[in-house]
Amino acid sequence: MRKPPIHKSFQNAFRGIFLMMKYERNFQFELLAFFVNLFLIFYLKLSNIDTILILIVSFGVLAAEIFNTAIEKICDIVQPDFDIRIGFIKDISAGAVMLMTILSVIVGVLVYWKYIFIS
Ligand SMILES: Nc1ncnc2c1ncn2[C@@H]1O[C@H](COP(=O)(O)OP(=O)(O)OP(=O)(O)O)[C@@H](O)[C@H]1O
Repeated sequence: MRKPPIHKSFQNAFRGIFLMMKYERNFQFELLAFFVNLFLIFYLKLSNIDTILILIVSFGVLAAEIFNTAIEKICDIVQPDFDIRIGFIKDISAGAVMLMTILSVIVGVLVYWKYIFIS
């Protein structure tokens, strides 16, 4: 199959993000958290290194959610009926999102703590 032109690949990728925003509730919440973080970055005037830390974990959660959703969608196509193996795959996939979320909360508390309570 011929490779699509580069602008078409970008278009497809942004369409994927748009679909997540439109249909996936968890992603919508995580996106909201991302915008709250963006606001706090400017409002609290975070240093470059703290901004980078917050952006890494925020994008990490969003990317993990996209992979988790992709795995869930594949599972639903491969096996629409109840199957204990599908339950296992979906649970460990959700576990990856949970790990990233825990990391983002830890980083968020450690970073924002300094700006709110110390300086
Ligand atoms: N076909 C299946 N067979 C067995 N268990 C399943 C199946 N589909 C879903 N489950 C169980 O239900 C849970 C939720 O699955 P579902 O596909 O509804 O994801 P979801 O509610 O969109 O999850 P998330 O909040 O992680 O996006 C899974 O983690 C799994 O434990």
